[in-house]
Amino acid sequence: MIEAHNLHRSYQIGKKLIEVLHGIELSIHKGERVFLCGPSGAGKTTLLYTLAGLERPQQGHVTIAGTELYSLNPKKQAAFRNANIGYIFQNYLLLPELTALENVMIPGAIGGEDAADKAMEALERVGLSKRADHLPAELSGGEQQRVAIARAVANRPAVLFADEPTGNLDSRNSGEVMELLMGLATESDTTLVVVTHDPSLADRGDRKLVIKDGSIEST
Ligand SMILES: Nc1ncnc2c1ncn2[C@@H]1O[C@H](COP(=O)(O)OP(=O)(O)OP(=O)(O)O)[C@@H](O)[C@H]1O
Repeated sequence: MIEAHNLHRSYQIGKKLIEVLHGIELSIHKGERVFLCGPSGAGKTTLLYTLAGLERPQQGHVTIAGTELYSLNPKKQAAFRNANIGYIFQNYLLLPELTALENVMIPGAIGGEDAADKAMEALERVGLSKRADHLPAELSGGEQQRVAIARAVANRPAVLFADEPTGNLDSRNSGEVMELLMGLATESDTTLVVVTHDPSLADRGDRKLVIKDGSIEST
């Protein structure tokens, strides 16, 4: 489902070029639930963003469901991401002036069909249909992340990428959110790639990749 070949990503800081990813090779099959872990600064988020179509590598290719992401023009790439990929971030990234339902409707509204029905169904899947009219500020952190998960799954994407999805949550909420995410992925055979620094969460996946100094050190 996801193929990455020879990924190189570096950042220019002043006069210095810092190479963060050193030629990553990776293959993730459909429905696989993969955790990326490793020390701070190892390149986990950079790898996730590069695999997810959010950060173009200087070298290499990423193919998702047979489509080479970075060969698409920006408009086609955005449409491909909206239809095929869901994103979950540590800080939820909900729009504060929109209700839970309206936030979840965004990907469907961009796709142009049945946004409200799909959004309500997604809120039901995360157990929050009763909170549909609440603003993010009226929800707990765990609930906000569940709304963000509903938004990510509303279009039934083939792939979900999550960057430290439990990073702002206490251990009880972390466990619940991770269970929910894994359950949703399993239920619809969605490929799941999650960055976490929490080893107890990372062990719950099908595969754990340890990233160190921009390379995959072990699996
Ligand atoms: N936009 C950027 N500009 C410059 N350097 C960056 C940028 N993004 C990341 N880096 C650098 O790349 C390296 C890897 O960062 P990355 O966020 O991928 O690590 P990480 O493993 O996710 O770390 P953490 O667990 O602390 O979030 C770091 O040294 C970081 O400073």
